[in-house]
Amino acid sequence: MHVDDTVVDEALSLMADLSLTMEVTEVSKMSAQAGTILSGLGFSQQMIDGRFTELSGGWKSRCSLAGSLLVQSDVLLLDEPSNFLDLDATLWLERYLQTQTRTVVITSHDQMFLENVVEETILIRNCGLRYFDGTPRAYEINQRKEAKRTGKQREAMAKKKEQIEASIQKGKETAKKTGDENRLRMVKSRQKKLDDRWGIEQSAKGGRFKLNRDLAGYHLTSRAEIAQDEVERRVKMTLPQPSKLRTSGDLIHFQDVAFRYPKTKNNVVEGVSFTVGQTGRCSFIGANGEGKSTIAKLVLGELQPTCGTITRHPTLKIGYFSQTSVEELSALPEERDAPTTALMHFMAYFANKGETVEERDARSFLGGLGLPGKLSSHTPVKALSGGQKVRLAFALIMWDPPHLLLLDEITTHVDAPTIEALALSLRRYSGTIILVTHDRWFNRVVIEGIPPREAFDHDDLDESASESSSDDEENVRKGETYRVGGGKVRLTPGGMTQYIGIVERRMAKREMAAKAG
Ligand SMILES: Nc1ncnc2c1ncn2[C@@H]1O[C@H](COP(=O)(O)OP(=O)(O)OP(=O)(O)O)[C@@H](O)[C@H]1O
Repeated sequence: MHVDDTVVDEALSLMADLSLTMEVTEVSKMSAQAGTILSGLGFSQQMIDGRFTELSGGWKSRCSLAGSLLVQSDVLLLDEPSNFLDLDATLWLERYLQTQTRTVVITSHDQMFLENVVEETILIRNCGLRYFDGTPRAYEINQRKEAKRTGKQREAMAKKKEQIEASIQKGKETAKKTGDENRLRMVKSRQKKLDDRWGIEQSAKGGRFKLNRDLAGYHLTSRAEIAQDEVERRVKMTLPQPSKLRTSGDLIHFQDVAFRYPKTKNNVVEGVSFTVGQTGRCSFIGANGEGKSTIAKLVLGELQPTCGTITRHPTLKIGYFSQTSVEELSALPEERDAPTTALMHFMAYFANKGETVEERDARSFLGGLGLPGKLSSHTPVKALSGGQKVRLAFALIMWDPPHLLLLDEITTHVDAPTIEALALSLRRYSGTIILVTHDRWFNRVVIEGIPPREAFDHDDLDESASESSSDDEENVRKGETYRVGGGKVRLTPGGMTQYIGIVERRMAKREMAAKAG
């Protein structure tokens, strides 16, 4: 077939034009998308236009997260995406991921984030994968319900077995005494039945258990043992309580405080006034870089106000967990032959202060804070997980329980069981607590006094089998939440929920402005 060269040329040129137009459209579309993602993750226009190399470590991590979100892929893999994000950016990311039609696979310790984003859970346990159709929280609740159900079944069956065995024994004795062969045969057959067929009577659905239907695999007996599924062990923390201050008066009072770092132009915060009483508690929440840690350092006395006054109770003892407490533990000097364990570090820490701590007391104290047995005496500090290092850093603060616990982002990089244990124990701490946090659930439970199972964004799961419901509500105190932003510190009576509302309205406004622009 003859094809006219001019037609071919025209077609080629048309194709080239089209692909060029498409590329330009794609590129401009991508750059608009990149702008949306970056600003959603908290980048200002100045940062978006600035050099990547001039960004701090945290912002570089945010930028690579933005890059991963931007790439059009079938599967999006995210490893601890909320670790470097403040609450504002986390909320944006949650909403972004909810709109994704591609498969998203996430590893995260942030229970609330997972609760709001995922639909299915894959658990890694005993070197295997286990699949669950629901969120990790739903899985946990399900497991506890199941454990409760099988526990009851086990108890009932053990009782029944005991009764049958007793009656068999009695039957045997009577048959032997009377020489009744028939009776002896009957008793033996009962014993055989007991040996062969003992096991589950009720299926998970409540009906009669059938081995070939309710349990997979090959079995030697016609019934199955009631399997007690392994429920993830809760970390338990028992906090010592501080002594009462001998004199009355507030612990901390800020009056019109302003602070500016040396050689900088603007105040980080100004007009800050608040009071924390002897049994009070409060938190400071807000986006990164707004001045929360600065306020913590002003409370501690590490920084002095540029203007205004800060008054502290004269005999106040403060226990301070800073954002670098865990890094300091990771940076302990290496000792090849005898690596430092939590127990060794704990004892050496107080020995350096001239205080002798008996090994027995140290072991039991560390055990009470979630570092039991060999975990404290044999595992090198460097090999402890992030959550375990937090437990050690916290133990150093709690040995001599302070009147005021000042905790700056204690939940970052921490596993969910440690966060839960911390929250439950802090809830009942009789001393004062000042918290800096991005963690919604933690703030609600520790500061706002909301019961743990009601502190999620959505409370639509039936947690009647959850142990945390046994929390003693009478001793729980409620405190104030302050939001820090734009140089101001504002009381936020509605706590985290009010703050989330403010952030959401801000996001909506930004999106509308971006659309209009
Ligand atoms: N030593 C310093 N010198 C100058 N500026 C500082 C210094 N330390 C902090 N800043 C600046 O002060 C502001 C407030 O910092 P701060 O650490 O208090 O914020 P933050 O709200 O705690 O942030 P994050 O949530 O990231 O911990 C930031 O802009 C920070 O860059």
